[in-house]
Amino acid sequence: MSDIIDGRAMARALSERTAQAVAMLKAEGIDPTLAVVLVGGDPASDIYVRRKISECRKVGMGSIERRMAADCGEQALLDMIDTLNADPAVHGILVQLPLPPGIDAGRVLDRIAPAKDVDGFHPVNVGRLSTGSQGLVPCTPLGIMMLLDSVIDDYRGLNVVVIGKSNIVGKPVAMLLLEREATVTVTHIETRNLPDIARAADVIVAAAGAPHLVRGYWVKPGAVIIDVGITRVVDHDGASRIVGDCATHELDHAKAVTPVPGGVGPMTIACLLSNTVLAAQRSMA
Ligand SMILES: Nc1nc(=O)c2c([nH]1)NC[C@@H]1CN(c3ccc(C(=O)N[C@@H](CCC(=O)O)C(=O)O)cc3)C=[N+]21
Ligand SMILES: [Mg+2]
Repeated sequence: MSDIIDGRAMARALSERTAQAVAMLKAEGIDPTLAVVLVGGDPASDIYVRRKISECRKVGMGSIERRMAADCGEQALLDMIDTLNADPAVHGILVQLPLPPGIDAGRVLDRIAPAKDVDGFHPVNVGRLSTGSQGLVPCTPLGIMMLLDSVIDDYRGLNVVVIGKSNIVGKPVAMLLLEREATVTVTHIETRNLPDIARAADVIVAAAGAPHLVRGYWVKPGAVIIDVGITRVVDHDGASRIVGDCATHELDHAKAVTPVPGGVGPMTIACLLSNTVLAAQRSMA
């Protein structure tokens, strides 16, 4: 039976450390604050944004919610970001993705001050990550590394297969793993013989957004599996649930797996809070 890596427990532990750091900053007169910007009324985004705000509250962190209509126009959004950039009471800024059609996400993310870019999506932070220098690291990849660190102490020479080449997960997690001197293979929709490539992996990070893509026969005995997928499906009885990218019930021969829900997702939010504390700490220096 493989170990289940408990993302909820690890996120709770991280958030306790964040709460302590928040208290210390407050004692020094800084009230760490996250601004969350939501454009349009996508119900899934709405739920995520609420969850982020409520997690801020739990660690004693301030939050500002800015909602804009889907048709607000790109310029209004850029102006809003300029205001948040200039506000010394705001330490972190997150613009919830996806943005409605007609708004260029690249231009919006470019506008966020790199020091407040707690998602780590600004080109300056992407560049810093790829050169191994101090920036803000995207939350999901950061959370994945913490989950992996609970079962792996030396990455040197390990074969890691990352499934999915997104800017949000695949590419940045590959950078973090390279920094630890793993041998990293990033695969994508055009990759040939993916099951064979996966079978050579000591670690698989599945971030394709394809339910149950990774089957038991893709996985070598003793491999560690990180499941980043969160696809919402509706059951026969009409109930909605989320499923990951891995056929977890076929992975008893793995060393350890992350569950969905309760794995990577909670760590993503906990890392958002810890990034905001980091941004606030650096703003003092
Ligand atoms: N600018 C931006 N930054 C993001 O980090 C960002 C974003 N936009 N847009 C959407 C995605 C998605 N994302 C998740 C975060 C937490 C869970 C999470 O906590 N999931 C729980 C519960 C999931 C559920 O039940 O719906 C779990 O996996 O256990 C999921 C997904 C952050 N994203
Ligand atoms: Mg989210």
